Amino acid sequence: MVDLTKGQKEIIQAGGHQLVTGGPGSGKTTVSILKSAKIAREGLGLGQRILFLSFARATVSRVLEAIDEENAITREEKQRIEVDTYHSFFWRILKTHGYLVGFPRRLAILTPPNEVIALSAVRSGYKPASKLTDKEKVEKRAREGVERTRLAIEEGKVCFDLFADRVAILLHGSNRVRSLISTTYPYIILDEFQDTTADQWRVVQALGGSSTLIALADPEQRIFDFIGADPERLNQFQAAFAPSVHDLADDNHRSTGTDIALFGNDILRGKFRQNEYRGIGVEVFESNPNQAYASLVGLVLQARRRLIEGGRRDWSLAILVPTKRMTRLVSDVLREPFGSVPPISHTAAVDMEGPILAAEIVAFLLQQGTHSGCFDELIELLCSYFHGRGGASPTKGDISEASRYRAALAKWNECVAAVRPTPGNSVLKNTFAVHQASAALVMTGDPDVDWVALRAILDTGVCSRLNDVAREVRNLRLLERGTQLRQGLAQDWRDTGGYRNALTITRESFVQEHFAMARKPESGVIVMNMHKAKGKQFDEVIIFEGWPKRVRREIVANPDRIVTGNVKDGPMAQARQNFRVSITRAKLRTTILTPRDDICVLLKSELR
Ligand SMILES: Nc1ncnc2c1ncn2[C@@H]1O[C@H](COP(=O)(O)OP(=O)(O)OP(=O)(O)O)[C@@H](O)[C@H]1O
Repeated sequence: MVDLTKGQKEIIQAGGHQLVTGGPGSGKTTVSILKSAKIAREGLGLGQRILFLSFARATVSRVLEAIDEENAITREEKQRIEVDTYHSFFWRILKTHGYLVGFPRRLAILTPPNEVIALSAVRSGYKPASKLTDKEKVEKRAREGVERTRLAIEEGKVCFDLFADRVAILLHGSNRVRSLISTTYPYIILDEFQDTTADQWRVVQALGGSSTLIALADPEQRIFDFIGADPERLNQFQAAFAPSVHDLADDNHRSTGTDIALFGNDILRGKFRQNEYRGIGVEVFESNPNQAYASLVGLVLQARRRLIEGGRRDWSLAILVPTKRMTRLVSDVLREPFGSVPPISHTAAVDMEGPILAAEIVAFLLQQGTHSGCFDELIELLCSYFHGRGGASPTKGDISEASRYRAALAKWNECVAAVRPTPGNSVLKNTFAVHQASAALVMTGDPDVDWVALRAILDTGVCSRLNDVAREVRNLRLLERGTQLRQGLAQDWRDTGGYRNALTITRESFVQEHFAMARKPESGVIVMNMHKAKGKQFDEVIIFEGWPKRVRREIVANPDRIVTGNVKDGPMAQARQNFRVSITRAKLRTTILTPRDDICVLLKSELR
């Protein structure tokens, strides 16, 4: 067991609502776990549990692991601590009590990929978000809201966006449900409280009526302003619940023996107190793709060697980049051999819409259906993929691609019905050829082998859209040992002698996956957007940003930078907070890679 600091001990002793603040790695999570164990020992009645609410599944895994490793907590105590995401907790409430807010009795989750498909008709009527006026933005949001509500109330399909709002309405309106929850969970711990949205805050207000709340927060790690976090939240919590306030301040247990936390604070304040910081490296690269990626790959290999040689079990190395686009670019680079370097095995935290919809296509083809209308179904899935893969902002190109495919299918079917040859110049010609090839594949009954074989047909086939699908689907780690999908497909083979229900099984397994808790925290090399790193910790972190494009020495574009356009603009508080969160995820070392000819403005020595 760790030796708790004086501040941590006080938190364990205090009663009533609490607000625990402190910088990255100051031990907020740890102390809340130990406090939970104490409550489990002393303060709970029969059947009661402590609820620990977090934003992301990855944080949940980290907390579960921390609980698991805590020798000072007995097994019975551990069982009394329930760690969950806001999403999954809200869903449990809606499933049981959703009828109180007008939902039908049978509810299903509208997963993000299907939500974007459902909303694409509304969204396609608008220009890209950056070109909308404020009035248009409000109108678009309102129309999306109406459609979401309609889907929930009429079809029982509830998307995540509605969860918090409806649970808030439900809890404020029903004494009975509120007291049911508080009886089960007399203590609720709210992780990363600084990022609570307005709707989540309304839920918390209702729960705090009879449950004791312990909010953990670092106001300077607030990075979700763009989706509704509010700098006032901590004050609102104090005003509403008069909690005892405990500040663990700048204690740093994550990266002890380094200056990583200190450097993070200096980035925040814009003043460097030292010339060198232990555990921090700043490296520069030349502004062209070849040399930039060569520098990155070189650093990744060095870090990986350090970690392996350090003998760490389950070591982790995160490559954090400023944008989603760059997550993909870096992942593509690592996946291909780079010069004499073999591919670097890694996971990439890319947005899941595209890969999931791509997986649906692979699953559908695994079914090897031969019924009439089978090709139509494939094209419909492909159109869904076009509509959905761009997430909340489908591109015009993708939407018109879908219309083109649908129009081509109508022509195609006319010919088939009239027993005429199908048009030789149809966009569907190549898709049809690959469909035929996939139907001819001889399956083995081993889901891994068959999935990979089918993906290879798409990958090497003549249809460029299906080549794309094959590439996307690689971003999923679906068929790992013991996953629900793998088991489901194996069972299907046993039951039907084929994969007759592969599409349904795949869809269901995504919903399950979304709520699965038993996942290990990430290990190995992980590529992710800086925003996604919140609440996580890794052995080493490499932060890699984009570089300027120049024409005759003048910068004409400057994408994927830590600070947008790498332009100094006022105090840049949000950019500093984001950067600090990424820097302080490392236990041992953080290396920042920035272009030589346009160093990140937050690193400029003129700030000193
Ligand atoms: N008193 C302590 N002594 C030694 N190690 C500690 C102590 N408290 C926490 N730790 C360790 O320090 C690391 C960071 O702690 P923890 O995750 O609780 O910090 P946190 O404040 O929740 O961080 P963040 O806000 O960045 O997520 C963990 O590995 C934890 O085991």
